[in-house]
Amino acid sequence: MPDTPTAPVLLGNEPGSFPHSVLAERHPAIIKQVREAFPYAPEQHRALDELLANCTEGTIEPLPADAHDRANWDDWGLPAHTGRSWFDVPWLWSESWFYRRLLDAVGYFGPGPWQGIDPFRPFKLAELDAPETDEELAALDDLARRPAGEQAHALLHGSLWGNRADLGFRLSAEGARDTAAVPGLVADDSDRLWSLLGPTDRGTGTLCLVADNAGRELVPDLLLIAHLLADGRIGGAVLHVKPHPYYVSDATTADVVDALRRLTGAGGAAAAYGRRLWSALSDGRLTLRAHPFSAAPLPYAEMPADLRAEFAAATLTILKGDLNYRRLVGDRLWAPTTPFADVTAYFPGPVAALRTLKSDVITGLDARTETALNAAEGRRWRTGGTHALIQVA
Ligand SMILES: O=P(O)(O)OC[C@@]1(O)O[C@H](CO)[C@@H](O)[C@@H]1O
Repeated sequence: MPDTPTAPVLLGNEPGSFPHSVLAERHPAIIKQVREAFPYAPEQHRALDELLANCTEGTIEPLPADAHDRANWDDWGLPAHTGRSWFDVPWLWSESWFYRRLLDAVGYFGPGPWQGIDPFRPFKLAELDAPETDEELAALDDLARRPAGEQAHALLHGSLWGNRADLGFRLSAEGARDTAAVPGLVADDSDRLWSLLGPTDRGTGTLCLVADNAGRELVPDLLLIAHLLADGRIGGAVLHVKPHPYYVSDATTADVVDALRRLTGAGGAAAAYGRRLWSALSDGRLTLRAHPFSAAPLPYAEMPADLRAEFAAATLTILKGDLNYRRLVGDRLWAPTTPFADVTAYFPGPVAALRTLKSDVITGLDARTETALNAAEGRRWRTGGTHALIQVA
């Protein structure tokens, strides 16, 4: 981005700011929630106590020499951040570090009896089992009778607004939905998105969808993929999930399986979608990827060569959600009118962001939209989860 002036990287050290509240309040609340959700042993409680003290008052500590992911974290900047307060390093980095440390504290990485036990699973399952999910799945019966174009539009918007279903976010934004000013899209490049996906019946390209949350976001993401495959707009899809539990509700392979079972068990059109997705996975038209970089504390500009090659080969990469957006544009406090195309110029292929706005980071707004949002809501539109965007470059 040679002509784009740079912007400050977000840190968590400004009391009263959104990043500060995540480190000072949301992370302790997540520790409490996880602690209460499982009958953890005394050593796990002790490790959670230590994490609570460390993440709020301590400094970043090195990983043990034999940690399974030490090499990755060394590459991702751990040596440079060691000894510094969690509040003084890039916010994006501190947040990822928090989830890495939390999984360690509950024994997720093992060895031991708690190895592989997702500390967020009870919350994810509760959401998948919620009556709202039943309603959303039942609505698919009606949708199946609509013209394909209408179905495509509805499924794209389902996937977009599904991004509100973020369990970590709800911890600190309860009620945001009720107090919202008019919800709406602040940028809408959906025509470009459809044109990149190509005409129906002739698509041979591959869509990469970089998933965000499990449950009520992942279900509509899967429905969108199923629709695009069935409609012949794409020949194949790669669904990128997280290699381990992350940001409370981020989707892992286990969550994909839970979502598919939920669909196939629902009956009606939902079950038909579920069966189609199941066979697409079985015959290779839909592939799952759980790349370590998907849970890295760095912007996508620093992605490794294998991931870069994968995105370069895709017809389109759709990045879902707020965190992926932050990583895509660099987690910087850009002027909101900074062109999206400029800050994503490094991306190796066509890229689309589908995101509800849940952090201060924003690019690609026109000046009138920014002024209107500020006048109506102050800064709340940036973090309240009540607005969304579809941006394509
Ligand atoms: O990526 P998602 O699920 O849409 O949102 C992640 C999120 O809840 O976490 C961060 C704060 O912890 C914010 O960027 C955002 O609000």
